Amino acid sequence: MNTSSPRSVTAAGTDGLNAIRTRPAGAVLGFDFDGTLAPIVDDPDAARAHPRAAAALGRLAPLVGSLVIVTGRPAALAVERGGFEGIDGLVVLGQYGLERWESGVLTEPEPPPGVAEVRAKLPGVLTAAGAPPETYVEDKGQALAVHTRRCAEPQVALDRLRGLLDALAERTGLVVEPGRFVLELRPPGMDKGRALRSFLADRGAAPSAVLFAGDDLGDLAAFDAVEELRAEGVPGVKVCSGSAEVTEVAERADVVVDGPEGVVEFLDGLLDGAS
Ligand SMILES: O=P(O)(O)OC[C@H]1O[C@H](O[C@H]2O[C@H](CO)[C@@H](O)[C@H](O)[C@H]2O)[C@H](O)[C@@H](O)[C@@H]1O
Repeated sequence: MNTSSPRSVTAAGTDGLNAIRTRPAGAVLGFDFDGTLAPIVDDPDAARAHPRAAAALGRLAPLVGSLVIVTGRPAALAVERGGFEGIDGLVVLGQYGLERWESGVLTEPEPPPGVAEVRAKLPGVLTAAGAPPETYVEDKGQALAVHTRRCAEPQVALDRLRGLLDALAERTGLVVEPGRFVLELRPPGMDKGRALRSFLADRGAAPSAVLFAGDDLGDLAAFDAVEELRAEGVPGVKVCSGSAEVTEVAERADVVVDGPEGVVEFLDGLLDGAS
């Protein structure tokens, strides 16, 4: 286990890390799943958390105020694929915050009718767009994600789909959420920033500090929330699980680590020297 203390690259991030270390019991630590706690793999169904992620979170759970995972995945799936069932007090906000999992209990809304409409129309739209046969549709119940990672030219395939998927989303009252070789059609009105703010509001007491770690464009809304909290006087840290695929998240982060392996090492060292 690497237990070296993480170093922030920004002054605000250093303040946030110091606040977490001096008052861990009031701190809220938030995490994305794919690309942050789970290494990226070609097949979305084969994704599993880093082998040391659950243990790292489990060690932090009794020491911090709250641990929350905010993911585009269905919440129960992230719990299962992460091996997170036994982590005391963990809350998982799935489908960008539409679902909440806590202590084995899942709360989720009915999907809006547009989701069923997209489910029915998507095969025809993909054919019309000339999508390569390796294009993969992940049906998440509340949303449908179109993946091109397994195509010979994933970015070209994604770009070819964008216009028709934008139009389909508009016709069905959904929005397009872009990610790492994926375009997801999902209900509007929620994002990871709103999910994090709503989690904090439900929790009641203001946190002593907040941290969010992510790797993809959908995580920038949670970074926005950390920045808003800072402006309100709550110390905060934005951690990027760095990759060559997405540069925008590193540009906005206080701390950049090397993918899920770096995230786990960061977590193992997070409270070193805590008072
Ligand atoms: O919010 P997250 O937890 O990061 O979830 C975002 C999307 O992640 C998944 O797709 C990504 O990971 C796959 C497995 O490593 C990879 O094959 C794919 O290319 C990535 O985009 C997931 O399948 C989506 O449902 C999530 O919305």
